[in-house]
Amino acid sequence: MIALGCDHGGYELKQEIIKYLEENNLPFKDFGCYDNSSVDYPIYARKVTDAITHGECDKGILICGTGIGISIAANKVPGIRAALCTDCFCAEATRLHNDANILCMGGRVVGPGLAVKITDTFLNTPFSNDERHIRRINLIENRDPSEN
Ligand SMILES: O=C[C@H](O)[C@H](O)[C@H](O)COP(=O)(O)O
Repeated sequence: MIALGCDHGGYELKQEIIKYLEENNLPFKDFGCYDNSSVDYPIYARKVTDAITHGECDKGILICGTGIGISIAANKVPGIRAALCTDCFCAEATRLHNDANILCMGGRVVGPGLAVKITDTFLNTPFSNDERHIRRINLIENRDPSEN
């Protein structure tokens, strides 16, 4: 299950991502916002990070104007690795190397065509399970670096 969240700056792009998820029969839960009235992005970041840390969803997509504020907010939460991506190379690399569990994008930065490609790449790239990447993720999460 994919958790979606945005602020007013990401609302239009989120609608494009919803269209892509529906067309591909990918299950999602939309945590808002639900129109383009001005709202505060940390609130929506928290709704999505809660859904992931509580086990309701396994991945998330967060969109604000730039993708920056909402990724900063999400990355405050232990266990969340939110990656701001503006291209498919980074979307692939952050899954392979960082096992990122949230994709962040900027609704005022990337167009809908590119955003859908980035989303598709992010959702379809598995974590590499490479020992060096596991060690580094453990260091981020304050776990024993040799833990599996
Ligand atoms: O990093 C923050 C996001 O890009 C917000 O979407 C942005 O700050 C919202 O700006 P405004 O309130 O001027 O629409």
